[in-house]
Amino acid sequence: MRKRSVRDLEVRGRRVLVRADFNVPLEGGRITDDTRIRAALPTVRYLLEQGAAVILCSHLGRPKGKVVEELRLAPVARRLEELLGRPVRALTEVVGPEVERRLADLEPGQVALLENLRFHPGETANDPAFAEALARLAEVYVNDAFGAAHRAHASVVGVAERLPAAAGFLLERELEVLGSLLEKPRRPFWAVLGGAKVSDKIGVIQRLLEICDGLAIGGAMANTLLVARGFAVGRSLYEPEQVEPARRWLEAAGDRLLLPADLVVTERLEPGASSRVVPVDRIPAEAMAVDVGPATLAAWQERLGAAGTVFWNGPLGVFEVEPFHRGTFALAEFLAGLDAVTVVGGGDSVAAVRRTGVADRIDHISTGGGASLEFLEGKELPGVAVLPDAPAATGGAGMPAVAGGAGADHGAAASRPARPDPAEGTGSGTGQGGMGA
Ligand SMILES: Nc1ncnc2c1ncn2[C@@H]1O[C@H](COP(=O)(O)OP(=O)(O)OP(=O)(O)O)[C@@H](O)[C@H]1O
Ligand SMILES: O=C(O)[C@H](O)COP(=O)(O)O
Ligand SMILES: [Mg+2]
Repeated sequence: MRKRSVRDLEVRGRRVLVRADFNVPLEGGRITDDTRIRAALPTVRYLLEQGAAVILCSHLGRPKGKVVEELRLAPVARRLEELLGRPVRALTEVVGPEVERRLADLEPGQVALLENLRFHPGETANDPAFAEALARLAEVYVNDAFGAAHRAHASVVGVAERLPAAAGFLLERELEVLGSLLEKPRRPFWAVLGGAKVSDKIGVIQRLLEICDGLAIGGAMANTLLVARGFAVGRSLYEPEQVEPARRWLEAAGDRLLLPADLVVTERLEPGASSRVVPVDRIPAEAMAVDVGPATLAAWQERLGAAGTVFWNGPLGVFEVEPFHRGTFALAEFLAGLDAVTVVGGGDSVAAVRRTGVADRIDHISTGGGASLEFLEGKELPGVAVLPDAPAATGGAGMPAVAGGAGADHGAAASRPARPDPAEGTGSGTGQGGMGA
């Protein structure tokens, strides 16, 4: 069943809270990849054209409920201004009287951006009071944050329960494209997993081994599995708490699970630091593994060469620091040249693919990392589940909105009786689809 679309909402003259995923890679306060910002533009532009006042919100990094200066959204606001060609009112708080005062005169056609949602502890806790405070800022809610749709957080789930809610164009398109590419994948179907969010994502391995014909693992994720296999990894990043669970199912995986055979190790994680390649059983105690080695890449390329579909999330090394980008870049180039359906998802993974200059030869660049993995697992994403279904009369295909109503809004009207449901308006025409990037 399709979800209610932003096209099904009457937004003219209304304040629309748009949850985006502006969790972009930053280096020294500079945005190194703006894919996730560009990807939200179609929805923002559409809402502005329709005469809405747009209040954007997002998380950035994991500040754990406190203000972290380096994780303010100001650089995102500046980039949005450049891309939209109009001012963006950047707020320095998330909710509260000062925010309400600064938004009081936001006119249709104007854009504001709230401060990093995760500066407030209520965001990740999906605290009802925080969700209510966010909901108070707008009359309508649009979720366009596919990358955060797997998080049952206040701005993803809580607000959707309190305001008339719909999916933005990016969210719609991600579900459609990932659905068609990954639900009946061309086989053999391979997944490549890496990155640093080990405890978040290690649980997916077991399920991926059921879904896929093969799974290759690099990055810090591999370090954890290498420890489970009995190797010492020196000062490498890994998750001690995940070693025991990994041990239990690792053996059963057999040769469908590929781990690195060799690794690039260094003693200092700095640009140009001296490094060398060692077999996995020779990681020096004082060194850390920061990339996969050439023997690993050669072995993986041989196995993945016959793949019909490859899904990749998570860099194979610390690609932000040269020369530890080599494994990640080599994989990106290999996938680009492969005669297979290729999907790359994740903030850092996509940044890496763009840096190699091969993004246009990847079939789908997804804004979701953890989100696309959970989608692939077959899990229902909380941010999608909470959205009302498309009005039956239109099938969500961009026709005038006639349905919706209090029931479809999970009691929103009941808790906010003074507000009409904009979804019951006269409709909003066709609009545009697709990702901006
Ligand atoms: N061996 C390693 N040791 C330490 N960090 C690593 C290693 N390999 C990769 N990384 C780091 O992993 C990070 C990216 O991991 P992450 O899981 O966030 O991927 P992602 O593509 O951004 O997915 P998501 O969108 O879910 O965040 C990069 O910053 C990279 O430096
Ligand atoms: O980078 C991502 O995958 C999303 O922005 C979600 O971030 P999170 O893993 O910190 O919730
Ligand atoms: Mg990331």
